[in-house]
Amino acid sequence: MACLFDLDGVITKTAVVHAAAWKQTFDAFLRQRDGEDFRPFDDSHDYAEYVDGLPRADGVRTFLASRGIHLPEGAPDDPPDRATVQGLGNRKNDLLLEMIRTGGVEAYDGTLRYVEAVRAHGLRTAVVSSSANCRDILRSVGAEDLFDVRIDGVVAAERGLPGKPQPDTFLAAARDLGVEAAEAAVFEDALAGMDAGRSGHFGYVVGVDRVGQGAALRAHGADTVVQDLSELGEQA
Ligand SMILES: O=P(O)(O)OC[C@H]1O[C@@H](O)[C@H](O)[C@@H](O)[C@@H]1O
Repeated sequence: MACLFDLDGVITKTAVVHAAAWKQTFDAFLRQRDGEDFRPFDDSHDYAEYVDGLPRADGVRTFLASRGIHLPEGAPDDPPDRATVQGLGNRKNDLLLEMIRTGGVEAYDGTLRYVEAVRAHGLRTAVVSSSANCRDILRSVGAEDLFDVRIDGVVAAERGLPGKPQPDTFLAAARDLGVEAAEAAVFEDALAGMDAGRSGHFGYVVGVDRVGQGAALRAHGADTVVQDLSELGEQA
């Protein structure tokens, strides 16, 4: 048995920071494009449907496509003011890092205690995140050593793995831990993560609801929904 944990919104309180950085990025882009009566990015609905859990560039493409906008891909080193997929992604990352620098990062105590408990029971653990900032964020809360395996945005790019909602990053983590998907539980707060858990046929999918979207998590395949992992106690 093994446990596979998403990072942002499950281990650390960073989902809201991502959402805020995305909102600033998309609103600036849409205002420039459509003028003052632009339709703003909705940091709950648009974020949950089109951005949450996806790798950075996929988030840009998927949200813009929902508005019928298709930008050129651009280059990874595009400046943050360039209207390309990569340029917008870079703008968002600059904002995210600035927000993290000024606001810091906090972990969810309930998750850290749960991970420690399952490890004490002999289960192996992995962090599976689309974020290229995963390692730095985990390190900043001193939680790097709680995970035997890390499949994040950097590792996925190196290995050519498609990101969530595809199941490949979770499957790679299970493989690296030496277990079948059916022997692994997924802990996720994003709808895209639920989809990955379902299509990867994982043994159990726990939806972590921090923002009142329990029904949507269930509709996307959660076997159970909790608001915090402390609710699971020692059930592992
Ligand atoms: O831009 P990063 O740090 O590589 O993160 C990519 C994505 O990582 C996911 O964990 C977040 O849910 C998304 O909001 C974020 O866009």
